[in-house]
Amino acid sequence: MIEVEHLTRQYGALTAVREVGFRIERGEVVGLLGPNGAGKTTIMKMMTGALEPTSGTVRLDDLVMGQDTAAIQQRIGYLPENCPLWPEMTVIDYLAYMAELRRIPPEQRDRAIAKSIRRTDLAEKAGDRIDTLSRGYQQRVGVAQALLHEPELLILDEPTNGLDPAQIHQMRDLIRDLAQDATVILSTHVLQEVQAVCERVLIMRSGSLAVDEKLVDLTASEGVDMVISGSGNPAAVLESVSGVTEVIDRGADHQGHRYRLSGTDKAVPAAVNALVGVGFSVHAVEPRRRDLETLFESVIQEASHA
Ligand SMILES: Nc1ncnc2c1ncn2[C@@H]1O[C@H](COP(=O)(O)OP(=O)(O)OP(=O)(O)O)[C@@H](O)[C@H]1O
Repeated sequence: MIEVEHLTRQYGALTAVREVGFRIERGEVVGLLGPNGAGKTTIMKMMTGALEPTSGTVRLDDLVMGQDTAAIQQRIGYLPENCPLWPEMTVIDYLAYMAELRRIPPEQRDRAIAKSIRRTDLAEKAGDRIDTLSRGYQQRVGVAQALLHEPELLILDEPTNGLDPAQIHQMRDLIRDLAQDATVILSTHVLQEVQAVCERVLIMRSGSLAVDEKLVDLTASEGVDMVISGSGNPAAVLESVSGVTEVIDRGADHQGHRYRLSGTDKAVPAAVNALVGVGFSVHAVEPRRRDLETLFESVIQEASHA
């Protein structure tokens, strides 16, 4: 649905985004992750037509950014980083102004504004001046303006930046709600954010796309750790169990000896039975999963050693 190919942006001698490509299908919720300066905002600006790429393309279905920019922008809602709001305007006046800028026909504006206010839960603040609102409410006003024209694709640049934990929680609920009928791409450097709302993660490293994977695959099982005590050679017992594909000695701890086991689902109970059957004790069976934090750190470290 939205596809970027060989997207590159230079600022003078600096290549902020280098040859980035990905395709996002309708209905996906995708997290764009990366440390400060990795190129997230630059990509988002190019995806919304706010910034011209040095080279590469952005396509929405069969529309091409640069040729069909206005038509693409009609289908995209964008919350920029530090969304510029008019502090002296009331929420409702600001949304009316944005509806006009968005060229929503006058007869549809009231309905569009009311719907945006309802979806972002801003009704009780609608008559308040923007500069009197808390950061969380101001961020919701930013989201409300992005929703006015009912876009099918929402691009949210750091939607929870600067919010307190309660406001972050509310924003995540709002994003989940919006994702029910729109494709959502959000940038963040908060890993919990991605885990809480996204199905897929793109990790940027120094301007390049380092990882593009579904969250379920990223956090795939890495087997099971078993803590075993008793005399003899538990590794030999484990290796003889049907369905076990790999046994790694992880060393001893205070409870016993730790082995990492890979294999089929049935291999684990079979291994426990086999061990107990020959007199070993099994103190713990702990599923091992790759976690996003470890992956993210290893990606960033590779960058700093590159
Ligand atoms: N207008 C500009 N002129 C020159 N350099 C820029 C400009 N905008 C961004 N950069 C540089 O491009 C690189 C990528 O910046 P970008 O804002 O896209 O990163 P980011 O991943 O969004 O970072 P953050 O998490 O800090 O928002 C950085 O080195 C930044 O300093």
